[in-house]
Amino acid sequence: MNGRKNKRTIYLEDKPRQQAQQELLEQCSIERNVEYIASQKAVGRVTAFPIYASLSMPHYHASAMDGIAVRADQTKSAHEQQPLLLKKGDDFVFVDTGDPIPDGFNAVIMIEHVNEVDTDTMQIIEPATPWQHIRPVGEDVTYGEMLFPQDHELRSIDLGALLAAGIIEIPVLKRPTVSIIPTGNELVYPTLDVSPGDIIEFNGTVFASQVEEWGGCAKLQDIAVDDWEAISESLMKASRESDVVIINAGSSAGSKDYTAQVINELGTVYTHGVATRPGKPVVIGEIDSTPIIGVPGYPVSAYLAMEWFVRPLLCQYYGKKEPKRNTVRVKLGRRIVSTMGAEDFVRMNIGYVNGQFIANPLTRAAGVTMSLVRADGLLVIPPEQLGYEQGEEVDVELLRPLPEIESTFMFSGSHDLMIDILRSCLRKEHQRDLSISHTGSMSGILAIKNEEAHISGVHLLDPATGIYNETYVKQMLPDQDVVLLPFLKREQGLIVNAGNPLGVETIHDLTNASVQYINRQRGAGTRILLDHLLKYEKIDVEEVNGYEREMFTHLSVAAEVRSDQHNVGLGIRAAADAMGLDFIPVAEENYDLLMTRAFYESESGQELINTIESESFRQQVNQFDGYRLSEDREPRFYRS
Ligand SMILES: Nc1nc2c(c(=O)[nH]1)N[C@H]1C(S)=C(S)[C@@H](COP(=O)(O)OP(=O)(O)OC[C@H]3O[C@@H](n4cnc5c(N)ncnc54)[C@H](O)[C@@H]3O)O[C@H]1N2
Ligand code: MOO
Repeated sequence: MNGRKNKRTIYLEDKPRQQAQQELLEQCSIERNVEYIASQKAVGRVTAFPIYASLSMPHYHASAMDGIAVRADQTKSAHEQQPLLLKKGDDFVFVDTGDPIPDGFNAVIMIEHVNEVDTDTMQIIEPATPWQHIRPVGEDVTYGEMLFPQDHELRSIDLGALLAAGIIEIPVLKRPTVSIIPTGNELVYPTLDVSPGDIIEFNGTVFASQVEEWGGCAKLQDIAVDDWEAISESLMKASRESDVVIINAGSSAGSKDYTAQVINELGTVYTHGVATRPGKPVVIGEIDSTPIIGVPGYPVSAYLAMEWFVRPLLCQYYGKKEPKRNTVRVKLGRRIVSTMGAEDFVRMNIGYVNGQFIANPLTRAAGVTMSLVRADGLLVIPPEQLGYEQGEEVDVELLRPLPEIESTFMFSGSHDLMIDILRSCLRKEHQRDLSISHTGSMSGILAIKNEEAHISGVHLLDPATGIYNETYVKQMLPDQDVVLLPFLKREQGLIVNAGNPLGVETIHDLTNASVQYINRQRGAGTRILLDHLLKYEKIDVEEVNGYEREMFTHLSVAAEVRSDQHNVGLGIRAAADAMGLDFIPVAEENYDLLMTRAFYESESGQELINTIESESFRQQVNQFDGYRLSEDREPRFYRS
């Protein structure tokens, strides 16, 4: 056995996902088990058998109104010109809504249609029809009637019907036990105390929540180390104790990826590798009729694989169709390429700009959890499709409700921490979200030009004039009616490690051999500022170590600086502060907001302006060093 233990399994299949799913459902199923629970606690549970009423509702003839109970045939002569007098006890009885109708009476007249002559005498001017305003026995539910078929998922209103119909306890399907085994020597339980190489175990919690949402009872097991015996022991134990077992990671081609081999040794492997990107290294098998699903390690792949192979098992158990997401037709802002022969799942950012849904792909890296957190939709590209062109229209599965997407402002432009603050203020003041793409100032201007964003944030210095933004806006948007709204003044400077261990003082120090510079991406205002400063100081970019190393945000530059004593970056003071780093100011710059005039003047545009002008936003901006709101906030209009 030893020889096999360290062998790599590199030949993964590319089985179509639907085939793998169909085979799984044909080969495996969860045995149906029934339990009786209190009806009061049954919301979300699924009936195991048809449920029949034990009582009628109402179970007596009940008055439907406040008024008087009468005998209908005694009231026939009542007329406006010939009012009829009724005597209490003989001719009528007072009843309130819900009261039983006394024997011998068969109609109710509403109190407002009755004239009181004295306490014992009432006058009516219209006859009553038999059974008017009476809820007969069983009006709602009749004894013996089927309330719910089997496999019905109980909702809140259903519990009312159950209790009224005398069902105190109800047979429901037991929630299948789903064990989750995280594997990997590098995994640690959630903590702040991490060393390089440690990976916080969080997939298990995501899976457990998914399982609970789908009606399973999740059992998150201890982390299993990458060791044949440990994994096989954990798998055997879990397969005896549960209805389904999920084993996470160790499914790919790494030297310690044993999952498939262990399942094969203990039972049968049906599938190893599906034709999806991400999510390929899935393992599907069984041990003693317990389905075992080996889910890839990367969080995005893992989340999707759970939906593809664990949810169907639970749906099958509950006799339920798999839920389908709603879709929306969007125009693609960028070209998207896809692998031939494999289904691609692309997380998308969707915006509603100028009456049209426009979508752009988020990162494709399956290790980036936030790409799924931030995604508004999922573009599923079929295996035979090589991708789509920019501007093409496609259907995207929705991960957020459409009205929420419709009301979200799209921001694309330079990264700034105050944009996050603006987002949270917009949420609070106008229940509106702001979707933020850190694309840099130049791309931000292009996004306004291409109607892909409502708002852009720009800080672009024109070296010739020393003026910010205006030159670029005029040049890049010559025929558009746009507004540049002065927004922030902020300090830019060199971000160095705490205590400035390299003794950096000026931009010239970037040429020191001990300095490793962390740059920003092309088109970013900070990059343009650096280039300008270098040129002004007559420093060649070749002399700056690390010039080609690009990061996309101030915070990621700061995080890089913190990771190594030799690293230095250029960025805003707030980013240095946020990471406990030192800051050497080099410039104060204008960070302005750009939008179309139509948006600026629209009702929703005014919500943005109100938020910027709000006391709460100003207070929050003032809490950050190195920032102030521009004193002059008069909008500048540009038109062709
Ligand atoms: N040479 C190849 N390398 C890789 C391939 C391949 O085909 N050839 N496939 C890549 C793909 S695609 C994926 S997905 C991953 C899957 O690898 P494993 O399932 O073997 O998982 P690990 O390598 O153990 O972990 C990968 C990665 O996933 C994260 N992770 C794992 N467990 C957890 C957890 N419980 N909580 C949170 N995060 C977890 C973590 O970032 C791991 O580093 O392999 C590629 N490599
Ligand atoms: O297949 Mo992996 O699951 O692409 O990320």
